[in-house]
Amino acid sequence: MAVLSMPGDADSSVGLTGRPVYELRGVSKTFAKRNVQALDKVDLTLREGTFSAIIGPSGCGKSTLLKIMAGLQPPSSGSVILQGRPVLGPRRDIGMMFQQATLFPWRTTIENIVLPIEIRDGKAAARAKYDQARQLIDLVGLKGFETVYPGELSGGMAQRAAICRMLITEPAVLLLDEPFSALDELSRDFMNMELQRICLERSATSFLVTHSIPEAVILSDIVYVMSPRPGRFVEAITVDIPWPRTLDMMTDPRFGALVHRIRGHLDKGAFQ
Ligand SMILES: Nc1ncnc2c1ncn2[C@@H]1O[C@H](COP(=O)(O)OP(=O)(O)OP(=O)(O)O)[C@@H](O)[C@H]1O
Repeated sequence: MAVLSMPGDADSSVGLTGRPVYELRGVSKTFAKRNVQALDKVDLTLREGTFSAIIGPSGCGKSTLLKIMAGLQPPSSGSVILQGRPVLGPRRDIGMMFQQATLFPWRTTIENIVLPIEIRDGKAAARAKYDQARQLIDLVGLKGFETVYPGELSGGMAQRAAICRMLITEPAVLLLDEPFSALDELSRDFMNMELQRICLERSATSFLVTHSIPEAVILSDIVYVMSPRPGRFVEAITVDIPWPRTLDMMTDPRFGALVHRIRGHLDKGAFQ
């Protein structure tokens, strides 16, 4: 059975093992200029090696939460702790991926992948990472495309390169903002399974923003359902389907029950 946590539970991940990596307490965000309250007292604990997803209606504050976790925006109140230290700005131990791969068209695949190292530590340090970049290229199935320019990559291949670029800095956590939503359905399913494989291989701690209920369920240990703005968690649902997951598990009655449960929030007005 799925484990259901009530709103206000400060640590919905208690059923999972692993030390807490991210700890958010009472995170609220108001955009003063437009007087918009985006988030209302969000509590969240992400445990090492777990995959969590957040799902909610458009405009409920999902991306705002991710930006606050990434240190790209400050919360109006509350605290964000990563690996025991407050997040006060962008950090090396945070990896991010967005809907668009945003590769530089004048750099080859491998040059794009080592770019974060080049920006951080200079050209020599980036060159020293080429072997590691090649290993990542193998990991994501891009072997043979090291010296190709982004214009010659498909959308899925570009996102694979973006995964490598995220992993090259060896982040402690992966923050994923709808990374495959621009892809067609088949490619998206395939990339989600690839993402799962990579996360399992690296025991990554990951947090995904998505609009897709099946995607959230098939990838996650826990799915957080968010209310309409101002966003707060209305339920945290533990997905007890065994790992590794496969696409045919979507026909499992347990999968259907979880999708139904999340969709129920939609009907009740959590998604408006
Ligand atoms: N920089 C900003 N200034 C003012 N308001 C903002 C800013 N960023 C976001 N907002 C507002 O905060 C609310 C939450 O936005 P956010 O992008 O976090 O939602 P979301 O859940 O990610 O939406 P979607 O699912 O459509 O991507 C929205 O009402 C949005 O207009």
